[in-house]
Amino acid sequence: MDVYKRIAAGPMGTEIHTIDMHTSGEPTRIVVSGYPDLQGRTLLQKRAYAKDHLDHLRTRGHADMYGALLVQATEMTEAGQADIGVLFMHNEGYSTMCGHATIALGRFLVDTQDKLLFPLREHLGYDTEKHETHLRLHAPCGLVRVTVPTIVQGGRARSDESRPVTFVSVPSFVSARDVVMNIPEADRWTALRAKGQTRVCVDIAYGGAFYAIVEAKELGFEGIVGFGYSLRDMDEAAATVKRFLATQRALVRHPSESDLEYLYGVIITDENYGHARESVGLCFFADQEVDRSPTGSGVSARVALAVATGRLAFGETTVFHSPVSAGGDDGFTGTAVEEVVFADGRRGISVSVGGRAWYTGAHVFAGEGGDRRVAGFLLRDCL
Ligand SMILES: O=C(O)[C@H]1NCC[C@@H]1O
Repeated sequence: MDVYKRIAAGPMGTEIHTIDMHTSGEPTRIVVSGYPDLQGRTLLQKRAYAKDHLDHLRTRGHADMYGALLVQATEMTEAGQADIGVLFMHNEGYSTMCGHATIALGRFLVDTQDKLLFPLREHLGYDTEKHETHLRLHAPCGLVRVTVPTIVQGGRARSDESRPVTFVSVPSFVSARDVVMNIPEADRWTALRAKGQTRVCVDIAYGGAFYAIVEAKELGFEGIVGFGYSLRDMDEAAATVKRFLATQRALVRHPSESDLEYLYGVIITDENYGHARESVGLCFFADQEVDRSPTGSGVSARVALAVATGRLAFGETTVFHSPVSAGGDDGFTGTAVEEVVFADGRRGISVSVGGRAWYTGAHVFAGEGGDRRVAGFLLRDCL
């Protein structure tokens, strides 16, 4: 303890305090204090500032970490439309939406609403009949409505970990159907070559971020869980698909915001997993980070795709698993709740996503001026 006090009191610059949680196995490191102010008026401007001026702090996380940075003042909180803003961080940069972190943040914000260093814009709405708190989160993709099961004891509210947190993000939509890629021989991965396949067909859908969604069989795999493939096998396939699609901007058109137009991840799916309303997926996002959770924003996108292809009706719920949650009770639920029409005439779908998150710890980050590794480092496959 003495050592801890000495370090914490030492010449380390500002400490950064975080609370760590996981959602179906995927971590969220929530920054509680110590981050410098983000300049800019809008959330997207603040995101650009973090990228341009504070990226050395993001890189102190590791390649499989996921961060959430709370932002008190955004154009939506100022207008009274949101209670708080958030930026999401991963191994490559700053994403536009994150479902697993939203689920974790729902619990965290209810539990700390009276203890945060800055006040939430509005008092969170508490439904006394349903015992749940309603929270409006301003994410880079837009407004995300979060419902957090809540217990009130002795006048204090705390999140009820025994019930799932749900959220409805910005409307999801299918951006491109049946995109066929001919894979040149030199780029074919082991499973595709083994099956003698040369073409791959993918769909692209948006759930706050754009995902290529592709059935495991299209990539030469029998399925995802229980077939003996390694993550490396699937990573090779997903990375190739992403590389091929990355240049095709026309496939990722957002109705109003060009800043959101990029392919964030590739989700390999097995729709034959489990019972009729259950499936498993493996998401590679950002710089081939693997999502251990069933990917909340991916679930939003997949529900829009399932409705578009007639596999799912409004109001029907599917349980989406990751390889970590498969066989367990912590898959995410996804339900199409409403159809919306965008300004450009395209149709979108509001999707309710549910899942559970847990606290795992707290961290204090410090750094010494003379340490040339203070901004972290990334060791990948090049030595
Ligand atoms: O749940 C999600 O939406 C996120 N999980 C990691 C990748 C996505 O941002």
